[in-house]
Amino acid sequence: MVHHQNKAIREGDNPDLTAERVTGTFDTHSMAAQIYNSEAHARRRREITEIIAKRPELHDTKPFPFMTREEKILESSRKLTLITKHMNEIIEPNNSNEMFHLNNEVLGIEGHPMALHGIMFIPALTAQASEEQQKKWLTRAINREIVGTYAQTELGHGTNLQNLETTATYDVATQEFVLHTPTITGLKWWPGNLGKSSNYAVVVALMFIKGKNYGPHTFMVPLRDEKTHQPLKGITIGDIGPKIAYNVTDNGFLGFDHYRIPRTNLLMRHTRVEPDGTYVKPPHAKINYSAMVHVRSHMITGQAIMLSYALTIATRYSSVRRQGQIDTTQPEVKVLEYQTQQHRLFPYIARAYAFVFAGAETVKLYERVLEEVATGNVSLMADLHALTSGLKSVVSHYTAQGIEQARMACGGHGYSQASYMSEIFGVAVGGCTYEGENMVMLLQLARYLVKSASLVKTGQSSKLGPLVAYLGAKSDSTSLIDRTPTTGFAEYVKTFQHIARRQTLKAADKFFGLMEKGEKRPIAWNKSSVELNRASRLHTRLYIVEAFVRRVEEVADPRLKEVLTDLLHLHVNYELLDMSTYALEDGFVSSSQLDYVRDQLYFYLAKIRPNAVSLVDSWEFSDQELRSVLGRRDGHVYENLFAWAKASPLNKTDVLPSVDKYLKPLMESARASKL
Ligand SMILES: CCCCCCCC/C=C\C/C=C/C(=O)SCCNC(=O)CCNC(=O)[C@H](O)C(C)(C)COP(=O)(O)OP(=O)(O)OC[C@H]1O[C@@H](n2cnc3c(N)ncnc32)[C@H](O)[C@@H]1OP(=O)(O)O
Ligand SMILES: Cc1cc2nc3c(=O)[nH]c(=O)nc-3n(C[C@H](O)[C@H](O)[C@H](O)COP(=O)(O)OP(=O)(O)OC[C@H]3O[C@@H](n4cnc5c(N)ncnc54)[C@H](O)[C@@H]3O)c2cc1C
Repeated sequence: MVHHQNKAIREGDNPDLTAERVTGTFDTHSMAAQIYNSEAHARRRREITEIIAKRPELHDTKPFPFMTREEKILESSRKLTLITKHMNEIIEPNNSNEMFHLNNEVLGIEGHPMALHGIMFIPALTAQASEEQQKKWLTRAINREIVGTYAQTELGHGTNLQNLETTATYDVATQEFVLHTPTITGLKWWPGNLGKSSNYAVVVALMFIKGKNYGPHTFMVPLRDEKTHQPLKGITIGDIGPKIAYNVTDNGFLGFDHYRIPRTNLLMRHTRVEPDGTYVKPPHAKINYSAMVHVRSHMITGQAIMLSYALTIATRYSSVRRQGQIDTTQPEVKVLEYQTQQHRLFPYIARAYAFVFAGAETVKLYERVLEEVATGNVSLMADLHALTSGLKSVVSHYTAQGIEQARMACGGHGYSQASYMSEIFGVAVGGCTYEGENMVMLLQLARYLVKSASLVKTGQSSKLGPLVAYLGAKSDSTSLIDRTPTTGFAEYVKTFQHIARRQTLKAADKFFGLMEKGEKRPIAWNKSSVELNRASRLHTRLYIVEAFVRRVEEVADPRLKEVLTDLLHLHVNYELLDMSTYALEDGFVSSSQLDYVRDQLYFYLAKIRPNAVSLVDSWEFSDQELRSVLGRRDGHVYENLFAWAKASPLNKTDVLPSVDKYLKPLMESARASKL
């Protein structure tokens, strides 16, 4: 038996796909260890996949696209119950990475009745509840004795938290908070799993004590009777209806009618209200935004994974789809041979790797900040907020674009739900909106960049933090790309730094200039905001390139290093071309240098071509996790598309009731009128 570098090879697979795998130059298990940050975790993912493969009760009973929303929720609840019961046989206790993989395999990306419980409810209690409160609620939440969500957004306000309408008014006499929804627009609207599943929520409401508004605070609120699951008195609650995707999750609405909770239900790890109404403020005004920062930090990896789902599907399919000829004397080629197809897919493969490496760094920083904040040190909160605001925006934007490119790369079959592309797109694109609409979050990063630009302009560059230190550095007069005998990544990084620095300083100049001309600060800010957001994007894209460079430098295995270096070359050349206006406008890069960049791009498209399938196989997604006929590991696409179509609910009978009821009479009357 031959041992191939690509571990996805099996006998009986589509030979076109096997041929791709045979050309792979690196070990896909070793690459998976890079993607998932450790050999141990990559191995555990495979073990978990194998365990699930052997347990048919954990498999989908039919393809998701053939189920109604109600069926999907029932099916998801069935599997959720099973994995809860057998969790310790499948994953290590409390291992969130393993849990994430188990969920993706068994439950899928469309959500499930306890999605928000794990992603926001438990993180909110962990970071914001006092030890006493944690003893009361956190253990029960972890044991799944209660199901919770995070209820912040309202019908009228999601972005502007200071203007939420839900109030929590302290009643000193009874030592209770009175939660109230004064208007329709004050209804909580959107929280995941609020509609039908949760019996508790961490609710964000404006806190009023003795007539004074203390702004948004977080409260632990019982919503439904623990035994009957009926809404408690004073609570109006339900599902907000079907969405573009993510429909297994029951996003909900919630209203309070003078609903009373004890004072001790205010989450009090960092903030306190004493029985007499005395307010003890937290060490940082935004400390209670931690559940949002948790998701923003982790969603970078989540988005990279969804982008990679789409790229795995499109790259495998492109290797078995033959159409047209390049050399007319030769047979039809795999569509992956077309340079346009490679140009559509490979730069996004590079981006997916770049995103997952950046995501890993972000989670590390998040964990550090979480530990520091627990001891009262809030010094890195602003840096984390700026970084995650930029990354969630840039990564979710390019993820959605990449998935759409991957769908189009699959031609007509990409439009069928058999590809699963529409669901992947629909779920991923939600990330552009949730956890802060992308424009809004880019503007949050811009505040940080403008402050940094001020330091540079006032000669205080030494005070710049490591994420923005480059803003204080001097640029070369022109880029050295193609001007040194061995153009390396350093020249590219310096070019990206130059571009981001120039845009940041220019946008800040515009903002300060408008204020000098007499505009009020918020007006000047609004008039500069497109330019400011450009700066935020360029800064974030620089960070992503640097994270990629850092990772490639760390890799020891020469085969992995070579292919990752190829991907990095592709990435830097593609990114630079994509932002070439910025590079050209001050002459930092010349058009002849851009010709070099273009040639490099085409060179690396061709160099990556033999490794394309191995690069997507390295993510090691099982067929169950991908849920795509086009993306099957074995490449047997056509017979399975036919089987899928035959299984469609519409094909259960030859003649549909709608035909009997309407079409037949319509045709009959048309025929009769002709007589
Ligand atoms: C496990 C991984 C898998 C992931 C998959 C997830 C799938 C789950 C699907 C969906 C879940 C979705 C959940 C949600 O969407 S929950 C609701 C999220 N809502 C938002 O994100 C709202 C966005 N708005 C805000 O965050 C804020 O309103 C704001 C940041 C835009 C402004 O806040 P506000 O208090 O009004 O601002 P101020 O003007 O008073 O202050 C600005 C000041 O504060 C600093 N700051 C803001 N936030 C933070 C923070 N978190 N940490 C540190 N500092 C913060 C900000 O930097 C400003 O500072 P300044 O410039 O020095 O003044
Ligand atoms: C799939 C999904 C799941 C969600 N889950 C939850 C959840 O579990 N819990 C929860 O509480 N919420 C949840 N949400 C709500 C989500 O967090 C909000 O929708 C999001 O924060 C955006 O707020 P908004 O809807 O008020 O948008 P808006 O603020 O109304 O945005 C509309 C437009 O206005 C622009 N805009 C708004 N303010 C500014 C500004 N200051 N400067 C410039 N432009 C601005 C935006 O850029 C956007 O273009 C979810 C949403 C989705 C889609």
